[in-house]
Amino acid sequence: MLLAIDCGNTNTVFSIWDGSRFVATWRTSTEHQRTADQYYVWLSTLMNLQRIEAEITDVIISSTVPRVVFNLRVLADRYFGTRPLVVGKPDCALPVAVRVDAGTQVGPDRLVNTVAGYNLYGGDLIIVDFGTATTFDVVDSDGAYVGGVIAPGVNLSLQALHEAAAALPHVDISRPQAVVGTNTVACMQSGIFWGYVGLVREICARIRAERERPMKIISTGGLAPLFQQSEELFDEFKDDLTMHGLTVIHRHNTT
Ligand SMILES: Nc1ncnc2c1ncn2[C@@H]1O[C@H](COP(=O)(O)OP(=O)(O)O)[C@@H](O)[C@H]1O
Ligand SMILES: CC(C)(COP(=O)(O)O)[C@@H](O)C(=O)NCCC(=O)O
Ligand SMILES: [K+]
Repeated sequence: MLLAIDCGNTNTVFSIWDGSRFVATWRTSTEHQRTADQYYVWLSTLMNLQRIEAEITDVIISSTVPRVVFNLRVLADRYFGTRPLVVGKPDCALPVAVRVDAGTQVGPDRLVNTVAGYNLYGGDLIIVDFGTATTFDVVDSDGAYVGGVIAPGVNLSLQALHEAAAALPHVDISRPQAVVGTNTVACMQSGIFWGYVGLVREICARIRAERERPMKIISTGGLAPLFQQSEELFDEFKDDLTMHGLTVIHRHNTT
């Protein structure tokens, strides 16, 4: 079975793929100090608890944090006896082209999202991923990654307000009923939530206008459901888009 690891700047997600479905998914915070042995204790405990008797034969990693890759490689080698595929490395082939300025190190998560999006929905896509950063990945009609947009993440924006202004508290994001807040927390939530709705609408509209064609908009990432519920910003919501892309890339490199 395949162990697919998607490491973002905030969270790292591990999923086990049996060839046709994900049998388990677990999430841990991203910490570059964590060793291979620590990962294995955590992972094997969860597998035992859920009585998952998967023999892991293959590992694929996508990481936006270069420093964690070393320990994840050791995990694959020491505990599963396999050399992992690492997205973005020369020995990991992609089924799509990447057309950006020479020397650009595109985030591997964005390449994986592109592969997943093209596999599921075809070309001409805008993929919006609400992670630590909010990224917009533009997928051409032939599935190529052709660039996009990077905006500060929702929680990052709230955190920045809190850290920069003495009188602003730490606030969790939610959808406010009204735009005009009548207390500090409601004012902050309104600024971020409705500001974000506007940001997503404006950027997608400008991408479509710049490319002069209709494009499907796909959303994914931790906070996508918050915006999916009410605002009709997206054509599709796919929670495990990145994980799906990892299975496609693994298949591309092994068959
Ligand atoms: N279900 C959730 N509800 C609320 N916040 C969430 C949820 N999932 C993730 N988050 C928050 O959303 C942000 C992005 O998370 P995540 O998508 O895991 O980012 P990354 O992929 O960059 O690690 C983080 O601040 C995280 O705490
Ligand atoms: C933009 C990102 C920080 C998003 O990471 P995430 O929010 O998933 O942790 C990541 O894709 C990245 O480091 N990109 C490198 C620059 C680029 O993609 O052009
Ligand atoms: K992201």
